[in-house]
Amino acid sequence: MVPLIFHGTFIHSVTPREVDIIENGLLVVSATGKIVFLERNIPVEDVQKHISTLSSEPDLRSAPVTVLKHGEFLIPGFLDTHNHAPQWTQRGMGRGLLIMDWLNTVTFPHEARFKDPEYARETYAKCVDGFLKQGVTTASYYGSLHGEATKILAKTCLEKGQRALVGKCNMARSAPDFYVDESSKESLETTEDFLAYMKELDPECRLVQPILTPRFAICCDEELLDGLGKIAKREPKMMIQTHFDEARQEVEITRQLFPQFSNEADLYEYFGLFNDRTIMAHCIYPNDYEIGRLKECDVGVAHCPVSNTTGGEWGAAPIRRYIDMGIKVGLGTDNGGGFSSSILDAIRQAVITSNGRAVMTGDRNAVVSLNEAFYMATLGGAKVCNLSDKVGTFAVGKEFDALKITTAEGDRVSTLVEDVDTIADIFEKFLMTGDDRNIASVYVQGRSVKN
Ligand SMILES: O=c1[nH]c(=O)c2nc[nH]c2[nH]1
Repeated sequence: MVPLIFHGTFIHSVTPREVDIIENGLLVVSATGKIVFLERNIPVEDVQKHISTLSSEPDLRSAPVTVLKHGEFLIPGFLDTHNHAPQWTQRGMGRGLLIMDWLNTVTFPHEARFKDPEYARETYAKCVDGFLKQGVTTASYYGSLHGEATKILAKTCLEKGQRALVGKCNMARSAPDFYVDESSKESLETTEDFLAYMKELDPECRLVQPILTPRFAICCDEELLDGLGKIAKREPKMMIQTHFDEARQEVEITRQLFPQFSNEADLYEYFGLFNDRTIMAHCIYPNDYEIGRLKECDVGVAHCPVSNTTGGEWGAAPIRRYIDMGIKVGLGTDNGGGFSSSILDAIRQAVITSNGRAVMTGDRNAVVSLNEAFYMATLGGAKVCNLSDKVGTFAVGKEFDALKITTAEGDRVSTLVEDVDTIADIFEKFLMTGDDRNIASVYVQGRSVKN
């Protein structure tokens, strides 16, 4: 790879509330994809002088400098903390159905098609390209239940350069005969085979890593949850993802299937699947006790405001409370659930849904600001995926996962920018009205990955 040098405006979150706008910044990325220099307030004429001081990187001196114009800026790449890759082509279907009806009539028949590796190869190529194009530099993917297709998904991410967590979906019951693991034993064996494959594909998890993925407790019996918990214990860095308190119907069925647990936090914790490596999707209906456990166990929340508000139940998760308590929160497109594969849509919908919650509860404080939604899409998501030492903000030593945003050129129908606009105005307009046409370049580990 070639080194990258940018001069101009860079915008990232420093805390949930606070966005840092770095103007006249100089950002240098080494050929290995790491940020090696970052300073603000550097006149463009002084760029070469600063570069020449970076003596440990001689190839930098001949690298071209990208000077960002008014209306152009860099932001960290988006993290999609909850995404069902096999649902790429069903997105938008069956909205309004209750969760179990939607799974049985729309999702399971669709995911069953991934038995065919050729279909998986074609669809996953489109899916990964589609997310990269929209600035998703990291995705936490659920695969289908098929081992072969899930390997194809992981390989596709690696080849196309997307940072990803990829899981074989475990589901040995509460699903139709045509789409269910043969048994809990077989589900665990297929998972072990997938993990062995991942160790060869990317041994140090530089770009892709496996994630344990019980679909949700409804689809797993005790043997399966116990087996996955044992793998989690054996592999102390391996991430875990599932759905948590996502719908009233789901909470009720979970109680019936696991009467020994009065809540889902205790259920997953009992099986060793509720800890600082866990990403819990939705988290709409936890009670006070479960919210306390989310915090104490340092579990991450994948907030999916688009799917939460377009399924058969309109759900607004208590995001304000999570943020105020210091619970890790990121955004998910829930690709498949919902109507959108865009994190920009998730940002906007997070704000809208929090307004809805504020009205419904009479608590004006429930509102989530645009800055906070941007934080969830970047640094918050990085914390949820336990990747914040690598990505989520711009800092020397971090890897360069970034988006070059342009609002300055072309005949855009959205993100209308005028000369008088400040960079803060332009950033706000981009977040509220922008789309993939404004995402001019996408970088993962310094590699340009937008086709
Ligand atoms: O939004 C969702 N999408 C799914 O595929 C799923 N499976 C269980 N629970 C789920 N929720």
